[in-house]
Amino acid sequence: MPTMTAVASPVQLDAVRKTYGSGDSAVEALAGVSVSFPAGSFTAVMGPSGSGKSTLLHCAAGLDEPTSGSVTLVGTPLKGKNETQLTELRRQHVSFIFQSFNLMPALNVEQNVTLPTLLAGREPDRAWVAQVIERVGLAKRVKHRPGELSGGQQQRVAIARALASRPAVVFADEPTGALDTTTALEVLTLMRELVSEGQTIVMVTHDPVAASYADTVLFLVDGSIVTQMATPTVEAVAGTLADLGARAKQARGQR
Ligand SMILES: Nc1ncnc2c1ncn2[C@@H]1O[C@H](COP(=O)(O)OP(=O)(O)OP(=O)(O)O)[C@@H](O)[C@H]1O
Repeated sequence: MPTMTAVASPVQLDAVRKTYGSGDSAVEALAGVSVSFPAGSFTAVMGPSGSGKSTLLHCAAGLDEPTSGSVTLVGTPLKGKNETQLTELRRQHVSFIFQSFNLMPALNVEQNVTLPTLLAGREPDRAWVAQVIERVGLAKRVKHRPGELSGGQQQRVAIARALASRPAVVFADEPTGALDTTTALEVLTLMRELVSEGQTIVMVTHDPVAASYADTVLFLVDGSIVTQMATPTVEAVAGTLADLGARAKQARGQR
């Protein structure tokens, strides 16, 4: 199930800074981040609480405007776009998956998957919708409501909903955070397969096991990417996190 948008890197950040507030209360959430997420790659973003992971995701997705630096989404610089233009770009190119699934309880699987398209005022491509529901293994559950599904199945609905618009990139925020270990691994395996089929995924996670499914792990500390790891293993990711934690503790002690 390949993505429709063929660009070398659907998302690129150049020297992105994001400061919240001003004066004494200013917080630098991103301190000059440059990174590109290649098409068909799976990137995990890790780092301590407050290190800027969500801000990175929000800036990359055009949900939040950088204080300086630039974000390019599918070849289009976001700088200078108004809210309507940004909304349209997001609808065309970006989807999200959240820890809490965010499904509508009164709607069945098919209706949940088509809802964003309908809300955008478009007619869903029914054949494609059937294909994505089949792809996530829910063909026999199309008329079920979320309450009749397991947590893993609900997250599969959210994944199908994310794929329905043929996004260039899927941003996932702790997608396995609410799932038990076995179900989490099934969802990660599905995400990995989608990447092999051409989907680009960027995932924020605290879990070294989840991160080990990615091609690359970015480690953020205080708004900067301090290191990257290719072909990560659970042990290597956990080791790097422990090192970064120890360094942060030492730095706090010196202040
Ligand atoms: N809207 C906001 N207003 C003010 N400060 C903010 C805002 N959003 C984030 N911050 C601050 O920016 C920094 C980075 O926050 P961010 O949420 O990106 O971190 P995170 O790594 O995603 O954290 P967590 O793992 O806890 O979700 C933090 O110091 C946070 O308090």
